[in-house]
Amino acid sequence: MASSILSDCSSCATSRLLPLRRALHPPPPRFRPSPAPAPSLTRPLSASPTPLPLLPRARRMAALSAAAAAASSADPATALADASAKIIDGKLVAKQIRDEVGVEIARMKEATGVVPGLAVILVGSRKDSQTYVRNKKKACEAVGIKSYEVNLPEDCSEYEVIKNIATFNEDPSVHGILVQLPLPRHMNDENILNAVSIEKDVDGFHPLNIGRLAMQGRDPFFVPCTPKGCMELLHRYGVEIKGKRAVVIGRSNIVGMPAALLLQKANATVSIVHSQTKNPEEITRQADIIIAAVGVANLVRGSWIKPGAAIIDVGINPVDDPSSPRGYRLVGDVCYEEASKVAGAITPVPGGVGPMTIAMLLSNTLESAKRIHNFK
Ligand SMILES: NC(=O)C1=CN([C@@H]2O[C@H](COP(=O)(O)OP(=O)(O)OC[C@H]3O[C@@H](n4cnc5c(N)ncnc54)[C@H](OP(=O)(O)O)[C@@H]3O)[C@@H](O)[C@H]2O)C=CC1
Ligand SMILES: Nc1nc(=O)c2c([nH]1)NC[C@@H]1CN(c3ccc(C(=O)N[C@@H](CCC(=O)O)C(=O)O)cc3)C=[N+]21
Repeated sequence: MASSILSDCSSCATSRLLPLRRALHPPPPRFRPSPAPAPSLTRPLSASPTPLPLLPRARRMAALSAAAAAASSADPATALADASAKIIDGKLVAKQIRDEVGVEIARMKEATGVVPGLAVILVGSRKDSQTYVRNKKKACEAVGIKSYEVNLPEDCSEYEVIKNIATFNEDPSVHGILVQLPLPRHMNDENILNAVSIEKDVDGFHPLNIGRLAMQGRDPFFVPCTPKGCMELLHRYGVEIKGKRAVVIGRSNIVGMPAALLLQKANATVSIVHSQTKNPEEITRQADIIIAAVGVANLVRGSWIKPGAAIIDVGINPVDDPSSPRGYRLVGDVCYEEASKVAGAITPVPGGVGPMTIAMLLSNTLESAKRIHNFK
């Protein structure tokens, strides 16, 4: 049974990882009272330099109750709600955000005739990348974003990719450009990401966007989707950040590093744990907020967690599971079974950060179209 496998964090860790990716106890406390007992739609996407305008309250509430009703019937995250930690339901919040984005797109289209456009460039034929791209396309269609897709062969040249980026940079119907990562080994990521116009860099991976994120008093055009989604979950669940200790595990350009910068911008005191860190467990145990973005299944055990801490688990790790229809299932970087007994709040995998990444991509694409067309 899946749940009995789920409870064994030590055995389902690295030894049974599938090669889908590149490489790859304290007493249970109660979460401190939060100002927002349920995901709240009362505040804008604060991590964004130009926040997504909120819907009128009545429409927001209607969207929220529809999403809650849909989620409560079938969502596995909801079924796990009897664990002591509060479940941070990324699937539910992502649905709310997609609804908000959809309403805004309809308003923009009616007023200006413009619909936002997102171009996705996929190089090669990795199954996981193809799935992500397909899911992004579906999500775009559902909210009214026009999607453009280019598929290039694994052995194409860097020049070929850059040429396609240049075409989309010039195309006025395209407001966002995303180059699916990872790229084939023979390509230089930096050259390719540098070619995306920063005004259309909805992934937020251009060095100028990251640089602006790192600097005091500057704002990037776009905040990278996954870290932005993590912050949005903390905000919408009323997790206090200012003055708190945060630990980010992982320092990649696309997740760990920008997540640490965003937490620091929100006035947390931030430490970064990476593969060379000594005593990661001891450092992590000091954190009120943990963002884990490592790519090692179940690395963070219950003993790493300060009672009551809020945990955002970014990791998406396939582990062998013959009982699942796909032959594998996804687990996070945090041992959910153990962590949910110690933490105050935690995101599940799946159903946590993953859906938020896609929702933030849609939100960034809308934001871009609004900025380019000066639509408020
Ligand atoms: N939910 C979502 O939407 C997304 C999920 N992901 C998932 O998040 C995870 C991380 O992705 P990404 O940032 O791209 O991964 P990378 O492989 O680029 O980075 C991993 C980071 O983790 C660090 N690390 C590796 N092993 C350890 C260890 N044992 N202890 C401490 N730190 C360690 C590395 O340290 P060092 O720098 O020293 O090498 C590196 O900084 C993956 O599971 C990925 O699938 C990624 C993007 C989006
Ligand atoms: N240019 C670029 N931008 C990215 O944002 C980017 C990328 N490249 N390369 C790969 C990573 C990974 N990533 C995910 C997005 C959604 C889920 C997601 O929706 N996951 C579901 C599970 C999906 C399933 O069941 O397979 C969940 O966690 O609930 C996961 C991972 C974006 N990435």
